[in-house]
Amino acid sequence: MKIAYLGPRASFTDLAVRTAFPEEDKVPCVTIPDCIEAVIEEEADYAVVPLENALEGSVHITVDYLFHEANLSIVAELTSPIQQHLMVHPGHSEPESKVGKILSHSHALAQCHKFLHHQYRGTPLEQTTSTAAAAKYVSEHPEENLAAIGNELAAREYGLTIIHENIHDFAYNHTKFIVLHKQSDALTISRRKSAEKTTLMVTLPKDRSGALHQVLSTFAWRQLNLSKIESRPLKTGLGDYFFLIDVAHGMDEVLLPGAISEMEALGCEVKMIGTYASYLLEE
Ligand SMILES: O=C(O)C(=O)Cc1ccccc1
Repeated sequence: MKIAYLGPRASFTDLAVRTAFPEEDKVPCVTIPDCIEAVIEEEADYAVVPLENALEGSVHITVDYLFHEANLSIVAELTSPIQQHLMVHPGHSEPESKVGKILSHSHALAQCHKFLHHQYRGTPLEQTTSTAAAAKYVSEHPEENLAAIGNELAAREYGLTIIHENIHDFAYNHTKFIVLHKQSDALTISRRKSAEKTTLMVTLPKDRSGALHQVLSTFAWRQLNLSKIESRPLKTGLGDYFFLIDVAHGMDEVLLPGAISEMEALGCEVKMIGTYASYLLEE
């Protein structure tokens, strides 16, 4: 089985994929949409992409692509600890060498915001498609005085020297990655399973007072716990949103189908994104 992931080698997504799928064929992709399209085009069976970080929140491109562009299901969720380090080309690792620009994925830059503000105020920051892409670029451009933010494996993979370890602003830094597939059957992975959950995307009927309250009631009176609710723009006009809802239950015969039918009877559009297990990938 082939797994498309947000690459190149040694991205955080790659670390999660190596731990969850040690034996499988892996296909690095440059962007999150590339990973998703690799599954749609059947160049890969599964895609693994980041969905949410504990410090920086949702990865909007993943959420939006799932709603607007792709008809794929979430079949598993992987949660990994994240440690960010600042790394440079070994030719620039002396303390007197001044970093001219810092490159990384937007979420990694955000996770290290306080560190960058205090230690590298004024140094230009540049977003890359992943932390590993930043490390690779730095290794290939020794003539520019660059630094990358990424993980330890990226430093090793691209021959960089870590000059500051653990620069993320809060100690608890975890990212959730999702495994996407054409079919909706949950995927079993031989790692520690933490919970069963179901993800829905709900669009409310237009201009109906109390519609969100009614949607929440369909879960409340069935005692279905929600672990996340977030709105994203529908992209049809300002003030138009859809809701991403995580229910802390797997699919059953009665409660979840009942809640979904009730929301539909209220005039909501309900997109079932998946019912799956969440796995913890420890260090
Ligand atoms: O850029 C990476 O390495 C990724 O896999 C995405 C990401 C970025 C920052 C934290 C976790 C995942």
